[in-house]
Amino acid sequence: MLVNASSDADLRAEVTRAKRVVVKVGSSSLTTAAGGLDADRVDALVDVLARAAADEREIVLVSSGAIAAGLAPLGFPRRPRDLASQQAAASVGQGLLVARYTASFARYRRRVGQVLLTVDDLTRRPRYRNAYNTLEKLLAMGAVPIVNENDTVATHEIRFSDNDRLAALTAHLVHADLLVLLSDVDGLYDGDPSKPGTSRIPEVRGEADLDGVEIGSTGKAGVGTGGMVTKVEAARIAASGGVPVVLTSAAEAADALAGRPTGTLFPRTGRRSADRLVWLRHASAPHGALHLDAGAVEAVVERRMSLLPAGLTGVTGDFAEGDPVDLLDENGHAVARGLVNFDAREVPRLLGRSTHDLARELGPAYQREVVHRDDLVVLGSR
Ligand SMILES: Nc1ncnc2c1ncn2[C@@H]1O[C@H](COP(=O)(O)OP(=O)(O)O)[C@@H](O)[C@H]1O
Ligand SMILES: N[C@@H](CCC(=O)OP(=O)(O)O)C(=O)O
Repeated sequence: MLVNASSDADLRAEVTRAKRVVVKVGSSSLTTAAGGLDADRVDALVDVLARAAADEREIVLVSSGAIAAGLAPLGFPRRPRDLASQQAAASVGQGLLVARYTASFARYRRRVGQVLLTVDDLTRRPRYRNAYNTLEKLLAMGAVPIVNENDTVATHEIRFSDNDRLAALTAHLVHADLLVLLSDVDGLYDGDPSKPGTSRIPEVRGEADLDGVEIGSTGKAGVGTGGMVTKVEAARIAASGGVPVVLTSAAEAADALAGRPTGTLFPRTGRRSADRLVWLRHASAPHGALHLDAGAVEAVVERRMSLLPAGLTGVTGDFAEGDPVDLLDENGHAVARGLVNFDAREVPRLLGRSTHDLARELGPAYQREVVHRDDLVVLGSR
């Protein structure tokens, strides 16, 4: 991360000015101790968000809680471990969750729109544009998009891993000015906040501010996923892509949106980049790898050129055209990630061949780049 030299007041002013805001709320902030949705907590959050929306702000809500909301109705005493049961709970719970938000926002005469996303929606170019258009349209019509992962079809292999990351990627998708992460704890602490002697960190301007900080990977409520680790990672993703982040509790949402000194502020550390490249870097695990010779590494990394078949020495994994793959140097280190234009089974016949020869032998379709430079991020440039 770059060190940000702005004053505290400047940084908070950026929060206050933010027009388009993505707010993410975790399961632990929406459920009762006994399990199930807590209508009062949903209403309290909606009070804050509806007022912000009335104040000319555009709000996109990324809400967890589908699985938690579906547990009690299906008779699960706790979050089940197996995927099918989680998917069933999410299926029942998502409906209840959105019904609750619909009723709660209706108190302010505001509509909500449910948007369920899968990793593919943020990694495949046409689908990315499609998701963007839908969210833009909802915002233009004054509705509050309520985003969640499409848990009923997500499996361990093809999921965002957590909604904190989904929120960071959504913030990039909609070109947000601010990301607010709401949890059951009022910020990042320098150790387990349930232990005495730990204190809240008001600001994280760079990696040095995280030195020695104990960041837990599980929440105390037992309903959320990822604990603080995923929130700090999401804050990194957003801040490095030019979106400042405030991490605080749902109870302090109003203060956070007003730019008051609450929670932990992660000022933006990078410039806004072409958003598609941000998701490519962070959205998902690569589906395979292409092995490059030294000349191809140089062309891709130093000269930012497209990857051509002539520079390929090998292929691993089972991927389809359009999937994200890693580009490996001769030592097997991933130097770039890109969207590949061929299926894995087609690649062996391309290795080391010139596009000219391939086109002559196999037809003009084989003249295309293996990975186009517009679909490529160099991983060293984080
Ligand atoms: N360094 C830390 N600072 C703050 N909270 C931490 C820290 N390490 C672990 N945690 C735990 O992370 C929890 C939040 O994570 P989680 O339950 O997954 O939230 P959510 O459901 O809101 O996404 C907190 O309740 C806290 O117990
Ligand atoms: N998509 C899941 C939530 C996954 C998740 O990351 O939960 P949380 O840690 O509470 O934000 C659901 O709606 O239950």
